[in-house]
Amino acid sequence: MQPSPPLATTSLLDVCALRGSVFADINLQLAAGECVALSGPSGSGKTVLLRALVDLDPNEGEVALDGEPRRSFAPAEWRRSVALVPAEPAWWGTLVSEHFPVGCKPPLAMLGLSAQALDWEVARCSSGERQRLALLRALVREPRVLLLDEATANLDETSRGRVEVLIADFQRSGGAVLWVTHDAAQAARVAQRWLTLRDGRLLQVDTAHT
Ligand SMILES: Nc1ncnc2c1ncn2[C@@H]1O[C@H](COP(=O)(O)OP(=O)(O)OP(=O)(O)O)[C@@H](O)[C@H]1O
Repeated sequence: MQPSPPLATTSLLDVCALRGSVFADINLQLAAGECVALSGPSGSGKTVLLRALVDLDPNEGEVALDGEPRRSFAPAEWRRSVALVPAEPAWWGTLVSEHFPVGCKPPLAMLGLSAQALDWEVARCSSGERQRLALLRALVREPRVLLLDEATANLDETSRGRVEVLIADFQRSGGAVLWVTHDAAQAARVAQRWLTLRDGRLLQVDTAHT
């Protein structure tokens, strides 16, 4: 049997006719180096959409990375390449270091974190520290695409700015970002395009009237 040909694409991430429990007919392309902001009313399905993209929630449709269909990836490899940073990240070990590959040196200082942060117990970390550590945890695995679910919701302005700088660096290295945010000013700062999820459909936000 012939291997199925790659989908015709010029995008890094290509989503075609994706359907899930609270959305339908989602078509989305993310180019290398691009950041797309995603907003929408509370409960509109933004988190469910991100979880569907990493195949954690039931979904149908085509998703491809660099033209390679998602089904050709092992689930763990897909989620390493298309990394979700949830609003409330899960922690399974006692120490922060247990969540990072052995010997890796995440850029803690870039996010204003202590050089000792890997030695901390997860239980002592503030919500803002956890949010920044979860972002680093995803980045050290060198994803191609980052799906950020309100990644700065627990952060003060300084930390928020540091995260935005780090994400801009990720884009410069060729990564693509889909960034769920309720913050219109942040969407305007970080994103080249702005989409909203309403009634289960993705719409382009007309930034000229916001
Ligand atoms: N596992 C689930 N089973 C059934 N319904 C779910 C599940 N997870 C989420 N939902 C529902 O799907 C809808 C969309 O939820 P979702 O968390 O994606 O919203 P959201 O747009 O991210 O909202 P917010 O901006 O408040 O975070 C909500 O009505 C929610 O209750």
